[in-house]
Amino acid sequence: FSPFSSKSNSKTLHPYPPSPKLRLPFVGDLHLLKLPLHNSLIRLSKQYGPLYSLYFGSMPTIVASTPELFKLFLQTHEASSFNTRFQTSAIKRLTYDNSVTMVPFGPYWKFIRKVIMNDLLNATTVSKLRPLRSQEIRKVLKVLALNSDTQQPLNVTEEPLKWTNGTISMMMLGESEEIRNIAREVVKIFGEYSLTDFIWPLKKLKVGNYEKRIEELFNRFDPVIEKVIKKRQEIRQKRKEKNGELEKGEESVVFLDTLLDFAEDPTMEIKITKEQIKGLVVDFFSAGTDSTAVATEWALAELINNPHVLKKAQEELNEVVGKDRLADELDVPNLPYIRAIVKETFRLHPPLPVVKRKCVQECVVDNYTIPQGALILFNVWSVGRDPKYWNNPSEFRPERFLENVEGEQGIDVKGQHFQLLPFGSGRRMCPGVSLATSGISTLLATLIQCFELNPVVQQGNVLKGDDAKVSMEESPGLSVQRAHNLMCVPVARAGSPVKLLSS
Ligand code: HEM
Repeated sequence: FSPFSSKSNSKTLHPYPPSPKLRLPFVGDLHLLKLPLHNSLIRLSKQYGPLYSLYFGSMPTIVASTPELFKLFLQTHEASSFNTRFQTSAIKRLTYDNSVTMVPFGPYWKFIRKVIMNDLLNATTVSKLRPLRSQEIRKVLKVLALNSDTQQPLNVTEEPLKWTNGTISMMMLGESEEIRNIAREVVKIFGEYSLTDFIWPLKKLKVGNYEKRIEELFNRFDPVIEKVIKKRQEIRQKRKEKNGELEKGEESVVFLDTLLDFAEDPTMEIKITKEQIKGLVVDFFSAGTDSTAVATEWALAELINNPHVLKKAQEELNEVVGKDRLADELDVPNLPYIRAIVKETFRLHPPLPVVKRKCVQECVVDNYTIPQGALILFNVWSVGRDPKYWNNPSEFRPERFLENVEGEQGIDVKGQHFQLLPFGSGRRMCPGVSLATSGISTLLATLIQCFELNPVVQQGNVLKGDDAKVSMEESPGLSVQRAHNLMCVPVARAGSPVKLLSS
């Protein structure tokens, strides 16, 4: 069993990063790891330093745990060596082998990334679809209002998930009914499968019948997305007959319209196929729904546990928006404290705690050889809580991003500040960063305006005042979700715009 068996020219000059001595056949170093993964990686970095190597089964794996290293991998050497990810077979099948998140750095990725940035998630298109997003936010508020009326406990964990699913669905396809449930199943199996895929030998054994389940899900998903596309084509046909006029009730052109236009356009540099369109639909669901929902739930939990932060947020909203209307996406630029709450949530609870890339060409980083084919893990979670980079890192203190005292002011999540990388960095950084951050800020702003959330413990008791604290335990999955459902009784705030929801 030879460690890092790639034929290296530079390894004589530059060793591989340090690694545990005892490596087991087949499992490699997997016996040293437990979920949540980021915690095990922190433990090992105390022993082997900020850059070390492991074997995940037979896959060489490099772990980086400082902002300086993140910069070397994702800025200095990204273009030559670290511009790709690993493809899992669930993602391969369910994205019709066309996942933008997983395809290698090549002509198709460049083309589809340009479509995403210039035609789908560009400011003008996203802004035109604002009414669709507002509608989805109102749906969440209405559920809370109903429970506030009846004083029944609500599983708040479910609401952000329904919201992100509905929002992505509406923006992408112009409808959400057909696809809603099946899209959630697809996102779920991606999460599950990546776990098995990670534990490399299990993949070979096809543990848990995954391949069969993926095929079964594919066979149910495909007719649904086909039907949605067909329906859209009919709408477009009618629109053409009316010289481009939108149907009554149609807010705007949705992403699927743009993609179908491109499919028919003979002048496009690459002719986008129906399979590629379907792949992109799945990509947006899988990349954009759970991550955004999980971050929103963490923010709500932090607000419950930090009433002084909630109070300041309420004051900001009173001052900027007032009580006579609901906050809107357009208010977000004027709500610095709410935006700081969102950043602080991403610092402590990045939904993807360990960002992954693949080394496509051997490279020397920080005087160590990184072999071709290695999986690279960036422990974003640990850097967000490292006292070397943050003052009082375990405190939830949004003010750190606003006050000019600690060198933390102005740090943002857009991939330029390597101590805060919830959306990654570089060429393959998340293209949904603005959509996600502004969406979370808007939903939080409206929820804070309208409701107080009183947590409910298992026995059904409602907690109030100083006792109103919720557990911040993390679930042992690959994405960092809260371990327990957030059960709360929402209470409508006196004089708040909650009254407008019935209109
Ligand atoms: C809180 C919400 C979100 C988080 C935390 C998040 C995080 C990430 C991260 C860490 C990456 C990998 C970046 C890297 O390798 O440097 C990524 C990639 C990606 N994300 Fe997001 N994301 C979120 C929301 C969204 C949304 C709303 C969309 C789309 C509507 C989206 C679409 C994508 C896509 C397409 C990629 C792959 C980009 C590529 O490979 O070129 N994400 N995201």
